Amino acid sequence: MAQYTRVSGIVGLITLQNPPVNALSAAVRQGIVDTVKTALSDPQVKSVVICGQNGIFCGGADIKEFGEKMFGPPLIPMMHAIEAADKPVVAAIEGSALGGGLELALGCHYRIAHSKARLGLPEVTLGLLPAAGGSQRLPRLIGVPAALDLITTGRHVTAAEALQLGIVDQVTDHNTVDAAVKFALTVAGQSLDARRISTRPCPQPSDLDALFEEAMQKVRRSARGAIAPVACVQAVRAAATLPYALGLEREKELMATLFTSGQARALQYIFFAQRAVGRWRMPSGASWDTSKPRPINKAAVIGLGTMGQGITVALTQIGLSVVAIETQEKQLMKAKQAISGMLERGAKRRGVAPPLDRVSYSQNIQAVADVDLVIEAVFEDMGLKMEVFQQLSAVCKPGTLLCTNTSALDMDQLASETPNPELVVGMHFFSPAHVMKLLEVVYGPRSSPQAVATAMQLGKKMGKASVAVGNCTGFVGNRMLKLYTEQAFFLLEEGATPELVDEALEEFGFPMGVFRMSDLAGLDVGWRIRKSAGLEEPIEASGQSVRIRNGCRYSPIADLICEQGRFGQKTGSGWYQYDAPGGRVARSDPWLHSFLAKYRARHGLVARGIDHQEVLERCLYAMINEGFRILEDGIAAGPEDIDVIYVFGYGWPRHRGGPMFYASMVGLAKVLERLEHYHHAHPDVPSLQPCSLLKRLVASGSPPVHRWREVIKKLHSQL
Ligand SMILES: CC(C)(COP(=O)(O)OP(=O)(O)OC[C@H]1O[C@@H](n2cnc3c(N)ncnc32)[C@H](O)[C@@H]1OP(=O)(O)O)[C@@H](O)C(=O)NCCC(=O)NCCSC(=O)C[C@@H](O)CCCCCCCCCCCCC(=O)O
Repeated sequence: MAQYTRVSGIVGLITLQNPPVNALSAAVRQGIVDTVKTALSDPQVKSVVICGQNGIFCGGADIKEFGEKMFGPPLIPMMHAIEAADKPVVAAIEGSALGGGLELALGCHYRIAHSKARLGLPEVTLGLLPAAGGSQRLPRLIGVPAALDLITTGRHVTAAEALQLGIVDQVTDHNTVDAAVKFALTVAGQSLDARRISTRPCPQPSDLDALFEEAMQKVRRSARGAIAPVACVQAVRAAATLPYALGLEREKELMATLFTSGQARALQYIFFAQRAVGRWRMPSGASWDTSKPRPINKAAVIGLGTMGQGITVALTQIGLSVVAIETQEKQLMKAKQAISGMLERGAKRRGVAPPLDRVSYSQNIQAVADVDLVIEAVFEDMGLKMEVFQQLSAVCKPGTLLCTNTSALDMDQLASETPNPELVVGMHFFSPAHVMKLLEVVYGPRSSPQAVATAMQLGKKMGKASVAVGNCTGFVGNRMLKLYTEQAFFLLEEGATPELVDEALEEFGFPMGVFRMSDLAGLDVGWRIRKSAGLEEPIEASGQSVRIRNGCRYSPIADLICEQGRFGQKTGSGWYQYDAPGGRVARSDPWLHSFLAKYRARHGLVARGIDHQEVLERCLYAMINEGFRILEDGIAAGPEDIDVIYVFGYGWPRHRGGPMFYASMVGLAKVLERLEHYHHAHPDVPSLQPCSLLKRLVASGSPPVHRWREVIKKLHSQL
């Protein structure tokens, strides 16, 4: 829908009307076509302004239409009709002009933006390219290097940057539509020849081939296996080397390939999943729309290790006053320096003053007496955390929310240490906490909806994809990760090397394979957790093999590596070797290979050939199977929650949509069949035994991922 009015006597004003973001649905496209025709045929009208209602210009093509048969006028002829108009057309950009929204503005002769507006061509993040002429017009307007940057990254630019780049002609702090109408009056009757971007030659950089080669290498490096960034480079190359009409043909051709690709489906699924997880619901029925968050003005962080430092920075950067507590004086000084440095660097990037005075430091827990929320981030030790929670209960004012940043421990046990367990939730941050985009908000049976709502809102304010999940060991992310890692250890026992496993996973699209990742994170972290869970203790004395724990297969390989003092990068060796402690470049390690050979010999294991497919199936399907168990247990409300956790917190390649979406793409029947196959081969590995939800989904015809909730609901109602 688009509304047409006449303002200031001679300006036709077209207002896009499609809340919430004025996406270019079929009705909006039809509305634009009709109102442009009206404006151009009205002899009283000398110029035209296009704007969007409710303070947003346009969020682009309507992504919801992509999965269906498309109706309505196509975008390209619509943009050409605007560009070819003999009356000046001015885009009045407030809020956002993204994707097709910016392409619409590029079809106009002039662009006026509000100073707070954001502009961009984020199609690449949806597995697409700007295919309404954007890949051909933008390089003609701002040059090839800048257009390549914007189109291949999809990043949004501020109005100030857009002005500097030449995307917009004017920036205003005042009413954008008024400014655009005023501007439209001044340009009425002027020649438009130079204003039609498609008729301009594309500026030619000096070494075109080298520039595109470098751009191609860059996208291939940063988006392993993603096809859209590559197509974006090819489209911009067409703009630089072909006449506009032929470039447009190339754009269309490339888009046709992307449009129906699995990667585009995956990326668009994740776009909507990221939004869907904000609409959380607890098993009690309490939900985002019925639970009001509490206002938080002052927060405290207890424990200033790496995690506590990052959390302090994240809270301070959203404008809270933060009391940072660390009992060890030396660590407190070190943390203060690190936090100040992070705040200063962050402020410099954003061109603002560092909010150093919003953080106060103390060694005394009494300093948290007047805060609204505490995040405990001490060492991952239940005894220590229980002690802190007891102290907090004695010190904090009534109603203070108590959050624990545990990555796996039972938050409900901690809640039991307080007189008000309803005020306790888990806030599982990922390191570095001020950078990583994921937050698991963990609720126990006694957590109040208000406590969950408050933690979820805080996560959103910190710019994090926040997912509400139930309480269990490892919650969602680490519970699934455990089984992925376990399979990797088993594969080493059976004949694989860390290099082979990592290669397979990196080829799949993970930024790092499981072994490289564990070297980076430090092997001692998992070792400590296994020790505290009693798993690491050898029980050979009782006659039971060290390769069996609780009656199931167990691999002590990682424990044995740790016993050698090999904790990964920090000690200079782990699954790989490094030049020195703290080294970053992983090299294949002959010691490790010889250790594996001796280990296999000692346990009578015969190494066999293992290929990439087996690595992927064993590691990923074991993890996916656990994902189904998590859904079955009601720990996650839907597959979107699991997928968002994996994409934003665990490096799952975004263009594969998350583990549960991936399973649906592979085919649930195939996942089931492979799990049955591997479980048959390894009956002592329960994680390979297909869970009943997976079987039930297959039995009900493998519905698409957005329909799984119906099957889960039925399953729960029968339990
Ligand atoms: C705009 C935002 C920045 C706003 O953010 P905010 O935080 O305020 O709000 P939310 O993000 O929560 O969003 C609110 C609400 O709106 C929904 N929504 C947002 N954007 C869209 C959209 N573009 N379409 C539909 N719905 C949208 C969002 O989902 C929320 O609702 P929900 O119910 O989920 O809570 C922010 O929203 C944002 O960043 N939006 C996305 C911006 C974007 O990526 N735009 C690009 C879209 S793609 C595009 O524009 C493509 C064009 O270049 C060209 C298209 C040409 C198509 C031609 C097709 C030819 C195909 C040929 C193939 C032939 C094949 C064959 O042979 O058959």
